[in-house]
Amino acid sequence: MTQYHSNFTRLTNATAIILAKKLGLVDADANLSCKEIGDGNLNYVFHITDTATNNGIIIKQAVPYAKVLGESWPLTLKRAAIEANALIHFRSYCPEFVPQVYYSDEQLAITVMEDLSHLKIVRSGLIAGDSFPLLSQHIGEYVAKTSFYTSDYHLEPSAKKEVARQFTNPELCKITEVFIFTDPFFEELPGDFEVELTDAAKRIWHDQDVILEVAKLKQSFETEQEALLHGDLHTGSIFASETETKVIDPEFAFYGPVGFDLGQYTANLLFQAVSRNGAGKEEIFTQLDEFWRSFEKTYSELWNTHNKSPFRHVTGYLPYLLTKFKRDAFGFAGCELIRRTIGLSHVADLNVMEDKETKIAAKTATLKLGALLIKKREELDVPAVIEWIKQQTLTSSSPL
Ligand SMILES: Nc1ncnc2c1ncn2[C@@H]1O[C@H](COP(=O)(O)OP(=O)(O)O)[C@@H](O)[C@H]1O
Ligand SMILES: CSC[C@H]1O[C@H](OP(=O)(O)O)[C@H](O)[C@@H]1O
Repeated sequence: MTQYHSNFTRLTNATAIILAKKLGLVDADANLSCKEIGDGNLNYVFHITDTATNNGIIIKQAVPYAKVLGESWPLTLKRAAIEANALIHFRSYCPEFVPQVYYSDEQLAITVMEDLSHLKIVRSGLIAGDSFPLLSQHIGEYVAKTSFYTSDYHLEPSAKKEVARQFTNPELCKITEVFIFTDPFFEELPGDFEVELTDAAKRIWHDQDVILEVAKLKQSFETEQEALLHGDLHTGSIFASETETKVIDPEFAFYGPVGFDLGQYTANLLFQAVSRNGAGKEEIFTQLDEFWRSFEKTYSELWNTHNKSPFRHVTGYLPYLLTKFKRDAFGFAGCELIRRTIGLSHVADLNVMEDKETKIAAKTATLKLGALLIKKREELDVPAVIEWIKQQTLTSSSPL
């Protein structure tokens, strides 16, 4: 075992089992197996299973650096406590969409939680062609509930500021500021893309309208404190089946602009919309439509029934906010599309495409769509985005 801090010890499969027994979370006499299944960029995830019953628990452990970057990028262990607290917070507002936390320990940087192995990670499921008919309706409800109940419209403003203080998360926010809002927009900063995308990347770096709008979006991310966000709401952070949806991995949680969560989810659906053909594409368009409908419907219902602001009845206030959320979301979605295409952290949706020409066409489309969403976020709506993708498919020399 490697020792990093006086009270921090990295778990192994064997010590994870000992810990689970010591905590009384598994039967002390059970025959247990343990496997490290972490496939994310930052942490280790131990799956402990009772071999007789197949019942399991998950122990997630942070290490004092970003797993994918190595010890050259030291990273606070506090992210584990932020994640555990965020799961508990979000579950208090929508238990149907958030796993249960059984135990957490800030020193060991662990969160012990409900095993969701009966569900599938949505990104892998969508790539495999699985269908999740309730997914976007559920995620729309999840974002509406978490963003409304943690805002000044529901919490007493000084109580909200206290929650915001608990979720101050500068090191994880810095990852987003660098990886999403900075590096992908400057030629001289780190990036990763196919040589065939060089011209498309240059068009972004040299487009001063894009760069100015990204500066505004980054400022919004850094300064607005509208609600407690998940902070990394991509399809790899969601488990689902045909009937159930659970959101995991909120270690990037912080008080920020609501449009950020909306935009991350939107962009990650758009990767699928761009990379699919025919009926598969239409399925994603339906998901996009359902997501936005569900978010706006649920948020409006909460506004009308649970709003404590003295301004809640002012005509035009709710439509003003919904328009702002959409505008911000489209801008943030544009940044996510671009960073996952030419930045350091890619998505499998595009990278698994086997035919090189088709892959480059798809990636060129995500770059163009990203720039469009950033620059035209005021005037675009979901049908216009869908129409743009359809037109792109018609005019592109290779199918997208
Ligand atoms: N509650 C859970 N139940 C089952 N598997 C899980 C659970 N949480 C995480 N995992 C598995 O571990 C992987 C990585 O978890 P994640 O929280 O995304 O880690 P990271 O913070 O490193 O991104 C997930 O893709 C999933 O396969
Ligand atoms: C070096 S971190 C890059 C990237 O990874 C995070 O995702 P995840 O924790 O789900 O693997 C996050 O999106 C960061 O921007």
